[in-house]
Amino acid sequence: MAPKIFIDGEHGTTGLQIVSRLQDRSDIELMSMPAEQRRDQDVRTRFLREADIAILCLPDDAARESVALAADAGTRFIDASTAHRSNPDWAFGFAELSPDQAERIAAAQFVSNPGCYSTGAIALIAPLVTAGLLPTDYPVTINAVSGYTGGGKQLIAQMEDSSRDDAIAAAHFAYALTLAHKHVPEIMTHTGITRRPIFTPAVGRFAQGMLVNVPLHLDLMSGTPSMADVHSALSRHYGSGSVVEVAPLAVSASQPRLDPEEMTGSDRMKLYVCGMEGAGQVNLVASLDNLGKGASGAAVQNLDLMIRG
Ligand SMILES: NC(=O)C1=CN([C@@H]2O[C@H](COP(=O)(O)OP(=O)(O)OC[C@H]3O[C@@H](n4cnc5c(N)ncnc54)[C@H](OP(=O)(O)O)[C@@H]3O)[C@@H](O)[C@H]2O)C=CC1
Ligand SMILES: CC(=O)N[C@@H](CCC(=O)OP(=O)(O)O)C(=O)O
Repeated sequence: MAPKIFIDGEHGTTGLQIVSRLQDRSDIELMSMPAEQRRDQDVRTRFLREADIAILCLPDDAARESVALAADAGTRFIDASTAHRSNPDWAFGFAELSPDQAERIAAAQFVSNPGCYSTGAIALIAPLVTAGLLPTDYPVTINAVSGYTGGGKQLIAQMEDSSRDDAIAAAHFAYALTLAHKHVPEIMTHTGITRRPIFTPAVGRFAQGMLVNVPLHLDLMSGTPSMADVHSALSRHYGSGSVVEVAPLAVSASQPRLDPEEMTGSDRMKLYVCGMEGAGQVNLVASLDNLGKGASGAAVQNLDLMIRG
């Protein structure tokens, strides 16, 4: 029998994108709740308990509530929110993190989707820690720019509706200026770095796509690796055929600029190893769609692992 899938929050930004990826599939039964009932707890409870897998596209508190409403019914969960990303009882939904992560996701009742920025940062940092090249107390900095859909319905309205009192007119703005962004804990948990990274995100006036940038001093890394060593560690980790692709060094070297919309519409992620050989610095960049590999696309990849067991 086709597994029943319920998207709690199907009318929000992440939820709508998951619906568009699943609506024509015949191997699942997609349950759908009328929009006007989306906040009716009795109806949600019934849907959550009847589903084989519920995908939560809700704010953190509502996601916690959904789990409490149906975990005892055996419903399996994929949570797109931040609520469970550093919880050891939840499988972290980045299958490319380690060789056994896909199996862990496939077998889990509870799977937490990574944040969009975290997906890029963890993808660049974790393999270098695993390879012994990046000491866990390295003072990591992460700089990023995201499309504005990353902020959900609220930020979309602020960027697109200039008649609002809280409209944002800027073409590009920096935020999380206190350095207290909610993705920092999950980045530390899933890379193993012990010194809190400095994370400076920004938003641009484009809907989808993002660049996540981790610049490193090679002489502060273990054994002072070359750019080629860093590139090899990432390439070995992801191998060929992965949804995470490491651009060849020559391709990275030939980029005069990187466009944050490069991966818009894709559920894959591209990593670049830039810098100047001999200058002692490397500039790592992850390019992804915040709603693709950064959210909805990743949720569907996790769903497929869970369905296939
Ligand atoms: N946008 C992105 O790029 C990413 C988002 N995420 C995460 O995914 C989750 C959803 O985000 P996003 O889709 O952007 O947010 P949106 O604001 O676009 O959508 C959230 C949806 O949840 C519904 N909702 C809010 N509160 C409740 C509640 N108490 N009970 C039932 N439904 C509720 C909203 O309903 P209503 O329409 O009534 O407001 C809305 O449909 C968040 O946790 C976010 O952090 C993760 C990675 C990337
Ligand atoms: C541009 C923008 O506002 N982005 C969001 C993060 C989006 C994301 O990854 O989602 P989670 O909320 O699930 O972590 C922010 O910085 O809060």
